[in-house]
Amino acid sequence: MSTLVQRRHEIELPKRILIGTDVVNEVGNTIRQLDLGSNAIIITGPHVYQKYHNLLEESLERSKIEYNFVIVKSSTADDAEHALEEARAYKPSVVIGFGGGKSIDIAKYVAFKLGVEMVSVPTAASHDGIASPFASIKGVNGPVSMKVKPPIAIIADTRIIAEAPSRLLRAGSGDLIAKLTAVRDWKLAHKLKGEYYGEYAASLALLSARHVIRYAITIRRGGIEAAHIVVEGLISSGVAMCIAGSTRPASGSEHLFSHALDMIAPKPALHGEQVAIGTIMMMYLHGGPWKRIRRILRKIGLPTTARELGIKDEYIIKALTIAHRVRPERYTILGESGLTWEAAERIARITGVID
Ligand SMILES: NC(=O)C1=CN([C@@H]2O[C@H](COP(=O)(O)OP(=O)(O)OC[C@H]3O[C@@H](n4cnc5c(N)ncnc54)[C@H](OP(=O)(O)O)[C@@H]3O)[C@@H](O)[C@H]2O)C=CC1
Ligand SMILES: O=C(CO)COP(=O)(O)O
Ligand SMILES: [Zn+2]
Repeated sequence: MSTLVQRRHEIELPKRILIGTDVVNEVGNTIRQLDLGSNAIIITGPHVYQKYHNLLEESLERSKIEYNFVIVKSSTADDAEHALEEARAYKPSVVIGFGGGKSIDIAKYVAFKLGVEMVSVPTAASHDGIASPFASIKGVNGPVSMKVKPPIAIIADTRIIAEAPSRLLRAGSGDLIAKLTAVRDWKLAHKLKGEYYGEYAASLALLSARHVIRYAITIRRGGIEAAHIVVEGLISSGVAMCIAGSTRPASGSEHLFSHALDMIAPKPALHGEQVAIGTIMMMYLHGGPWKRIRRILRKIGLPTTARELGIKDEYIIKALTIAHRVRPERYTILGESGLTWEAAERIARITGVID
């Protein structure tokens, strides 16, 4: 596959990555070693704050770093602005994202706006924003993947991640399996629209999907080893986004479907669960091995039906029909005019997503 290489291509990557049990204790000295100042803002969510704020506080206090928490409940544009204003008042020298994808996205956004570095401390292996240079902020017309900076450091404590609800780790595997259709969509956009396609970034994203497929049984069992495996895959996919300079290797039609569900379903499921189900249906459209994808998701313990996802059939069909409009500039297998209601219903039925 040829690539268009004439554009200027700048790649920024994280500087330090620590993965292991109890590495949360090293947040303070990492900030010191990287010379990131002594005044931190920690962006986190209410559950994570309650469970783990002590651990982070102890690490920062040991390194004599002052800190303040900003608690966020979602990653909408409004929440991002509020967090930014709250953070700005403390004049931080560094921003720490401590939690799931939502907290890390807002932390990246706040750090970028304030012109300081961001340290990513994931408490769940549920998404591949852990290392990516993008902040996914939800606007009224759907999510916007804002190009920001990659985290300067990633500190992934596998003991915390293994203790998180098992659903989150499985969702992270779902976000990686989604690369199987994301890369197909990217290739298609290259062929039909002449879009830049980066073979290396695509291969790296696919490698992260193959990595979790290989360890499906271990991931289903959970525990520290499983957390380590999924975190490495998520970081690798984040690096693929750094190399591509876009979320293209990581996000295709299956993500558009999930974003559409987030916009219309009263109670959406986890990002990784939704994109995984999207991968089954989009793989069917691509004429690829969708039954194999479904088998792998079951093996990992991920939902493969609307019922298991906790979402009514009609929202699945509706999301399929509007997905192509979520990010119209992103060409995928859904094409420019998308799916009719009848076609969407048929695809969801054939793939067993709805009865
Ligand atoms: N920027 C990027 O490149 C990417 C961004 N994303 C974005 O990430 C988001 C999805 O992230 P996801 O993590 O699934 O969702 P959330 O950040 O909403 O986290 C899901 C839930 O898990 C909780 N949680 C996290 N860690 C723990 C823990 N250790 N113990 C108990 N509960 C925990 C959170 O608690 P709390 O309420 O405390 O937060 C929250 O309630 C989406 O918005 C998606 O768009 C996804 C992929 C890439
Ligand atoms: O979820 C992502 C990659 O896994 C980010 O992609 P989006 O560009 O679709 O927000
Ligand atoms: Zn994703």
